[in-house]
Amino acid sequence: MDIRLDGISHSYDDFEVMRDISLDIPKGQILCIVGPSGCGKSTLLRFIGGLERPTSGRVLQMGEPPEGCLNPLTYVFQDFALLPWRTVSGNISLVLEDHGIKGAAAQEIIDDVLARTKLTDFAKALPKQLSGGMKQRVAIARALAVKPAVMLMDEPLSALDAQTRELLMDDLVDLWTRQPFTAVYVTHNLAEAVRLGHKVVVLSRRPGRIREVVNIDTPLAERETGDADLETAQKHLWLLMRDEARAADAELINV
Ligand SMILES: Nc1ncnc2c1ncn2[C@@H]1O[C@H](COP(=O)(O)OP(=O)(O)OP(=O)(O)O)[C@@H](O)[C@H]1O
Repeated sequence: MDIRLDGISHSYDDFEVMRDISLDIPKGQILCIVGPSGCGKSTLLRFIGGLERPTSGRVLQMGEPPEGCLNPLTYVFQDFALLPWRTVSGNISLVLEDHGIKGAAAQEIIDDVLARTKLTDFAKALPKQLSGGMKQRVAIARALAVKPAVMLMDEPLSALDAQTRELLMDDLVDLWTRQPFTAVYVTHNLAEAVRLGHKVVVLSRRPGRIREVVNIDTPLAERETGDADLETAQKHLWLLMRDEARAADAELINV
């Protein structure tokens, strides 16, 4: 299933948030969205997920979702959103129960996503027994369990410390390399964007417009921290964002 954003503009009453965003979300790739605070990144993700509708323009879903897909557009949130009284397995089975999948069929899916996220040994643990990084892996496993067409990831690593972020980026690269998935990944962090994104969409400050779409051709598995090409890409992204970020910063202070 392909997703196309066609001329999306949005205002909250007179407050214009984004203007004329058109974009194809490529299947089997990670598309990162970066931009200064308040430029509409999370709002755009909500439009893609169908949680809100734009004032004008359309989100088009073209083609069929993957076989066995229970929820084509599935969120991964910054704060993990796990039920504290359910084990790791129980948190994953919840999204399957919602679709009437129980017993052996559910267990097969749970075992598969736990293996893919290297959580097999933690199936019976409760969220309170897990570190932040492990909790986010459970949230990613839960998202994978519904075989989404597109994972919508809103700053999924921003609640984690720097080392844990590095580890989770490695995990995401590993996960994608073994079985490519499609994701729209919103982040403030340009290092994250050049490490994980096949494409990085740079939005201007509010009203958010597309300033540039930067393609990063180095295969994900070959991207090392400190890689010269990635550093060049990151610098390019920063130069695009710097003035916009300054202006957005000043605007927030003056509200
Ligand atoms: N429901 C709403 N009603 C009114 N204004 C809103 C609503 N939701 C978001 N906004 C405003 O729209 C603008 C874009 O918000 P959004 O959260 O999408 O930006 P963002 O780029 O994700 O920001 P950040 O990087 O700070 O998370 C902001 O100015 C925000 O205050």
